[in-house]
Amino acid sequence: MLLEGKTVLVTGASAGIGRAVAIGCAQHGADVALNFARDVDGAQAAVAEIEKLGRRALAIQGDVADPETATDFVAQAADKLGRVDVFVNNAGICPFHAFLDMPVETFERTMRVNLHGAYFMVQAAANQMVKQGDGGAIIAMSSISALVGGEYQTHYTPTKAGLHSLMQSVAIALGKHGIRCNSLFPGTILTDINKDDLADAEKRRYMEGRVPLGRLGQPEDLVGPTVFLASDLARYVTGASLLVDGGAYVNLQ
Ligand SMILES: NC(=O)C1=CN([C@@H]2O[C@H](COP(=O)(O)OP(=O)(O)OC[C@H]3O[C@@H](n4cnc5c(N)ncnc54)[C@H](OP(=O)(O)O)[C@@H]3O)[C@@H](O)[C@H]2O)C=CC1
Ligand SMILES: C[C@H](O)[C@@H]1OC(=O)[C@H](O)[C@@H]1O
Repeated sequence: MLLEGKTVLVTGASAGIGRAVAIGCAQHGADVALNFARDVDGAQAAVAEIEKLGRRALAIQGDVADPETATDFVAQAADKLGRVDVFVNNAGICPFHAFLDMPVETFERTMRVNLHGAYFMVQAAANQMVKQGDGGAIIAMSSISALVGGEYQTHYTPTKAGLHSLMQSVAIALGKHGIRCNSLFPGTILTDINKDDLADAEKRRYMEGRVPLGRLGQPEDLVGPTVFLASDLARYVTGASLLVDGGAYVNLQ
């Protein structure tokens, strides 16, 4: 069990990638604390699945855009599960919208959830790890969108590039504490975040056609890469990023 004895915190874990990663970490031996914003049933169902695996789990509600959610989440997780070994910053939104008439509130909300929220969460988790004194691992769910643009994602792609940049800087700031910080770059993964966008059959076929491995991703495709970066197998990996995109990024023509 690669994560035996470790406590993992995951934000945005009531659905999609966060939920799959939370359950996947438990399958590899971890106890897990889950943050979520609205979906109480989804969060409770994930907790139940983790408990069925014989691991401890805890769901704590809070909007990551509020800096107090970060200190509350980390404090409650440390109090109830004992410590924080791994922090996965996953919560994110992508309300697709054109650039020229982007509503100010859509732009600001996307920044606050995806980037500001990550900053305060990572800071709170890192402070707890420093207090514990024996290192840790921080993983940001960035995106292939940190490297490439999207016509209806002009507010979103900068948050993903920003997340990757944050991991690079905190890898330096936290290296002396033995805390490793890395980014995952998922490609297109089938979740609620893109359900409407991919409801257009022609667009979905086009997106599938861009993937050398021949399919769009599933949330569970992120489990292995997350567990690897969280585990001691990655003990000399920090400031790095890993594409999990079926090869889409390199497929120019
Ligand atoms: N799907 C994809 O193709 C890709 C996704 N990503 C990234 O992966 C991450 C997860 O996305 P994905 O699983 O697809 O999305 P989903 O929409 O399926 O899940 C999003 C999760 O984030 C939670 N969440 C949303 N807003 C907040 C908030 N303000 N505070 C706390 N939790 C919140 C949701 O909880 P609730 O419903 O309870 O509010 C939900 O659990 C995102 O950061 C996304 O940018 C990166 C690359 C590709
Ligand atoms: C939500 C999109 O389908 C998804 O989000 C990302 O970060 C990927 O680049 C895809 O565009």
